[in-house]
Amino acid sequence: MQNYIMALDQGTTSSRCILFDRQGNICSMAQMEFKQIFPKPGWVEHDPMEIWSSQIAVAAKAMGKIGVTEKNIAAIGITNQRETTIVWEKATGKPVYNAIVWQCRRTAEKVEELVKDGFGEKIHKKTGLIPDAYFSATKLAWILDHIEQGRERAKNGELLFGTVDTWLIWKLTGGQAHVTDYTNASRTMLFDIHKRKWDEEILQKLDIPCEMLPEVKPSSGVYGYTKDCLIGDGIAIAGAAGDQQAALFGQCCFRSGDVKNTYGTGCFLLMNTGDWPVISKNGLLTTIAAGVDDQIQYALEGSVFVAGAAIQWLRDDLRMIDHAAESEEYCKKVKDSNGIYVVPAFTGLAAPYWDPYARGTIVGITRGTKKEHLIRATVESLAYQVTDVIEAMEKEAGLSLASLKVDGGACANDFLMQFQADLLNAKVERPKCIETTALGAAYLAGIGVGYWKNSEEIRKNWALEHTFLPKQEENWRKEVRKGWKKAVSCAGGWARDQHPSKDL
Ligand SMILES: Nc1ncnc2c1ncn2[C@@H]1O[C@H](COP(=O)(O)OP(=O)(O)O)[C@@H](O)[C@H]1O
Ligand SMILES: O=P(O)(O)OC[C@H](O)CO
Repeated sequence: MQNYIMALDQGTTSSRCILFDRQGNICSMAQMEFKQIFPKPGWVEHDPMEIWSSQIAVAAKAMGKIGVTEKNIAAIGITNQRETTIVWEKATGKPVYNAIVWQCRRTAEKVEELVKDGFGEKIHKKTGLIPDAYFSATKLAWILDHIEQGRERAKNGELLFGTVDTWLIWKLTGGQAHVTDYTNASRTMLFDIHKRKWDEEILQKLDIPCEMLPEVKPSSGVYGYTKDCLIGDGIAIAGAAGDQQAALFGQCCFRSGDVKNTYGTGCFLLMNTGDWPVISKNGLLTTIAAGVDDQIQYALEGSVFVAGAAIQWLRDDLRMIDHAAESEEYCKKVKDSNGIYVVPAFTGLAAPYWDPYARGTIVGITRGTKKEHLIRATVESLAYQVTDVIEAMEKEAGLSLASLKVDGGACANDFLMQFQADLLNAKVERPKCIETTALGAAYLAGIGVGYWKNSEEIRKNWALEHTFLPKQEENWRKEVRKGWKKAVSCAGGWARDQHPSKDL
């Protein structure tokens, strides 16, 4: 009996596998954190082989926990950290360089050159993206620049490029399928989201050979079958989407105007805009939303680079807490952050500021500042950043948000969710299943093989766990946000002044 859909959720800090049943219940889950590599300030890498080994290990573990085999899995859905760039040899499957992670700032100067050349507007119009080192394009060009005969080998078809979805599908199928989906392609800054094809002009500008690019397909449908694989052969891989688009789908935001925010390593607010690609004037990105057929839907996105990652920083580097969840207890021990603000611009600021040279800043420290205040200000910074993005989204759409659907690891923090509702003066709705990224990937794969009929059938699975209602006055909101904006202005441009040349 094919009772389960397997979701492989390859996130920035961990690989996760969840087995879902027809009602969208989690039947088994396994997760593994993996190594973050920081070769220089502002640079971030992952080992592609560790991405793969951790992902396949958790898949086997999740199956083992409830004693299922490949015969019980109806399909696999993939969802992934987006933009992260991998190049590998077609013949050997060996990566030629570490994966350059979406957070990595090493190509900020290259992007600046493109913009100075007058290419920025063109990129924005074609790809819907604001030119930035965040996206895959300049990361891929950088790899080709830094390996032996990179471009020549790519032209000969010896090297393949992929975002993490492509890499995993290629590995799962034993090298049979070199594909990506529309949502992931739309994050490369190489893809024309209107014509739905790789853009020759941008490829030429960055000297990226088209021979190394994957075929782009809808997010739902069979891409291939597992082969020579630890979890068994012959399982259909039938869905793929970038994690934020998968979460939008998993939250059942199928209609124009539907919004969700995910609190993971970063925060990502997406609004479905239907079949209309709105090009933002307020620092938001236009991106392709996950859909079940070739009929494309678009979304507006506000990306925040550092959210849960700041809580990890408290845990791993400052060693102020043992577990991310412990941050909540500390927040509740004090009545406020005692006037301090933490702006966790560790890798620059994304929406709506787009400042690659901003850096982490703490302001307002006094002799009375305690550990609790610092922890609380760090947790609060997640909500402040999301509020800035929502403000931009409201300006763009000309509406005021009445409620926000949330998900992602850090939305388990009740203090954070209440603070968010207070800052927004809007309801914050947390669903029963906060693993909506994985759920979205499972839905896409399940629909791809007929396990679920359509999106209307899966909508019935969405259930509310808790609503956080705003409790603060307008004056409080004005005051605290004024302080936040001042703190953000202190963080702006810092690395440009400190490191004008190389170490971004
Ligand atoms: N209770 C919590 N309070 C605050 N942050 C949390 C909490 N639980 C998890 N996090 C943060 O959320 C992130 C994990 O969320 P997840 O959605 O799994 O992220 P990703 O998919 O980006 O790896 C981590 O960065 C962690 O620090
Ligand atoms: O790994 P996450 O969940 O923080 O998501 C990363 C995003 O996809 C980056 O664009």
